[in-house]
Amino acid sequence: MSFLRLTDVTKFYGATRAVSAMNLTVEKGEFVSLLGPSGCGKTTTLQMIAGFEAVSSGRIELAGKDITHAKANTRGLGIVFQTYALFPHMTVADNVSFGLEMRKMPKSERAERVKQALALVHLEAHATRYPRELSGGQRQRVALARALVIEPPVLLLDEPLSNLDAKLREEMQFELRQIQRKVGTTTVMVTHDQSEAMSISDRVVVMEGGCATQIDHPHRVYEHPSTRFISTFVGKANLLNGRVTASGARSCHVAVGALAVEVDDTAYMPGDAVLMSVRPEKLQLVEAGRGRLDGQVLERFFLGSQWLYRLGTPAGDLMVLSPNDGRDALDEGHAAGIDWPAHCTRLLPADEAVVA
Ligand SMILES: Nc1ncnc2c1ncn2[C@@H]1O[C@H](COP(=O)(O)OP(=O)(O)OP(=O)(O)O)[C@@H](O)[C@H]1O
Repeated sequence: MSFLRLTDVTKFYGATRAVSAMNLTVEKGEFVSLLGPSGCGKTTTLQMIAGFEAVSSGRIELAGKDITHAKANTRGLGIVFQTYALFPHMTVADNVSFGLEMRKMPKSERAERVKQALALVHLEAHATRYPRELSGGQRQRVALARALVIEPPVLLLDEPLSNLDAKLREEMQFELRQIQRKVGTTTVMVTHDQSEAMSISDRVVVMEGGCATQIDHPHRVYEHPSTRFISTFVGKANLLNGRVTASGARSCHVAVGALAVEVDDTAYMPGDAVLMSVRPEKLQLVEAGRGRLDGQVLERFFLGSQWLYRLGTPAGDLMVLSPNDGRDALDEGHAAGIDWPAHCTRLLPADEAVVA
């Protein structure tokens, strides 16, 4: 039985439908991220789980109990927001202890629990400092300790790392995941950062316009995006317009201009218009005449560990990510062949509305 369950959860703000019939189950100990662009309903979903926003319709269950209309303070969930929201006049230890005091825990027990929580986020040495004496990353770790110290059944994180600079953010992603694994707290995190969602989560919920359009493991979302939007929001994709020319029991044939490609997909019929999608890192540059397509380097960008090329081809422009193997890159104007493994081609319906 799932630990947290949302069934047809919908939220209207006046006439605006912020969340539309959201169905989600989260297992005990799982780390699930709500990922999507600004305004897609991520925070509203989290606020409804927290009990800060009332649901317009639908049902929320926690450990088999209906909590749809339960007050926020009776749900006992741990919450960490983008802004640390620490009490500035309290020390780190007092900030972490606050929730335990509210729960009337005896002082001796409280001290031990605070010590453990601070050890978890590696801040034992900073217990007597004030928030202003900490870095952004340290403050966010205090906020995390404060949420975890009450041993909540579910930890809710709303963009917890977005105030941090890129390097610290990356470090904290790793740390957050380690801490969550260690404690085993069921966690739901909101983020608009696809790499953050992919690197931390067991499963990702991709949201578009209030709807959950794909719920799956990060690798699956990346390799098998269910919509055109997801294929470009989660990673980069080359999208080429094509038409199915034949379909069989295991694969179909697609024509993209003069290019004919066999794709392991049986969802389409001959005549269907499709978008053929291939990730830039799946494309390889080979000698002209030896690939599926020939093209010419139009632009190249040095990314450190990789080169990003834009090639003009008869089927359209293609982005190619090549590992930087230390040799010179191809010059602009250079003719090259482009190849990719058959299993890396994906098809999406061509007539699907583009979600910005
Ligand atoms: N209190 C509110 N009153 C009216 N409309 C709201 C309210 N809160 C959110 N909305 C609207 O609901 C929709 C979803 O908002 P929500 O904050 O859940 O999106 P989000 O995906 O979390 O976006 P962001 O990443 O920008 O925080 C938006 O259209 C937003 O304008």
